[in-house]
Amino acid sequence: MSNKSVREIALKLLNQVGESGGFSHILINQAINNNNLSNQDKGLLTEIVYGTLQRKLTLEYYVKHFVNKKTDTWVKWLLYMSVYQMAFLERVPDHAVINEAVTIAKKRGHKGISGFINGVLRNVQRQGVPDTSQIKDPIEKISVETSHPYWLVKRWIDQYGRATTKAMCESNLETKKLSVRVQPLKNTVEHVQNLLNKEGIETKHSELSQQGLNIIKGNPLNSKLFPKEITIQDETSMLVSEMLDVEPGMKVLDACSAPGGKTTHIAEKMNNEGTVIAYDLHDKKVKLVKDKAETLDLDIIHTSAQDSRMLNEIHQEESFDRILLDAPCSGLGVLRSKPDIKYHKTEQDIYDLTKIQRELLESVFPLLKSNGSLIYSTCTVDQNENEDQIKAFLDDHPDVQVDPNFFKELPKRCQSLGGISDYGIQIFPQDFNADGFFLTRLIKKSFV
Ligand SMILES: C[S@@+](CC[C@H](N)C(=O)[O-])C[C@H]1O[C@@H](n2cnc3c(N)ncnc32)[C@H](O)[C@@H]1O
Repeated sequence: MSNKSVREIALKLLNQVGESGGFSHILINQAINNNNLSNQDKGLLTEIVYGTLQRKLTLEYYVKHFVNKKTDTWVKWLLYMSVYQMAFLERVPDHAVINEAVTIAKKRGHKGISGFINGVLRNVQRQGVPDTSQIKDPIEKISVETSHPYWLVKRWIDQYGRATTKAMCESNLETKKLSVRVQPLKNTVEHVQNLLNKEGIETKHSELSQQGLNIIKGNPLNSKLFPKEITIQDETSMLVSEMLDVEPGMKVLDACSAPGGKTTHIAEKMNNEGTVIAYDLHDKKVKLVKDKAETLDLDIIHTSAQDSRMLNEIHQEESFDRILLDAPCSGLGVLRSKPDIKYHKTEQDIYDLTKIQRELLESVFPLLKSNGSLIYSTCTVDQNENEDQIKAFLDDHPDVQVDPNFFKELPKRCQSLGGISDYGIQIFPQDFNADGFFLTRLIKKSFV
């Protein structure tokens, strides 16, 4: 298939996800599967769609400089994706981008539209994209240069300062590094590393999980070991189950478990001995956990669809050795792989989520045994959902505290990170070139 068709598919996808707020990674995967693309075309499609979405606000700023009238939505996206290629993809020549944009415009619109596209893109080629160093407001400057909405940049600067925010926004534009988790009951990590190496997949040990391997080269999805012996999981996400400190034979609750990445990690760490009870809201979600457990041959995981805010109706107080509350959150730590989140989340969403997180904490903490511990984690970077959430919970529960051993047991490289506070650790995407995560471990006060 030629690149021209790839760009037409890219435009169709951008028109869909850019406007509707659908899940871009799902639609892109579907497009890749449905269109029988070569590996090269798959790469180009992914690069254009993710790159254009990632840089939407920057591209909007650039295009506004050349266009001062309202255009159809598809024309706007065609300009964004073309300017993206001209400004950010060095290996694609400008003239090829312009010719293809004009051809697509002719097919989709009338002659006037293709002339308009041609004129705008030729101007971009001649003049270059506008200089952002003129922008006076420092919040707007970061917002435009890194394509994060103004409110979010402002919120992050208020919470973490300008330097951390700028680094985080820049880091969110980088390509996500892949990591895999080895099923350790089937193979040692070293053995898997060798096997992957033989398949041309180069890896490096993770600093955050004994079972983790970071991919340096190659695609683990093409490995014979996937999905039964390795699982795709972000490195920082693996740290959560590591820090839960489980042992074989324990009774563990995973209150918000779908799609099951951490549930299965927990069962692996328990040597597949004991009980892991895994809940999520709907049957469809719970099935993902069940399927993952079956794929990895872990039979101590028991799944069921439940609202974990009501678990006191099912379980008695003090029935679990360990509890994982990997709470629903705004997802602002995973913007590299899900760029659409940054354009669609609102401060109201964050406020609503903090209420649900608190209800979940209130519901599950009493189910913890007196000598047990609970991990609260989110894949977001937001103080209200993270540090403030924990502070408020501790303020209202004088018998609960953050486990002081949690900080000592963190991997060495985490211990010097700027995100450590009295309430847990905020890992920023720039810390490990991975997802942003918050985690903390709570215990009952008498059991220090
Ligand atoms: C961050 S995700 C969990 C990811 C999962 N722990 C993993 O590692 O694969 C949060 C999950 O919480 C679930 N959820 C939201 N509200 C819930 C509730 N009241 N009870 C149970 N699960 C809930 C969502 O459906 C979502 O699957």
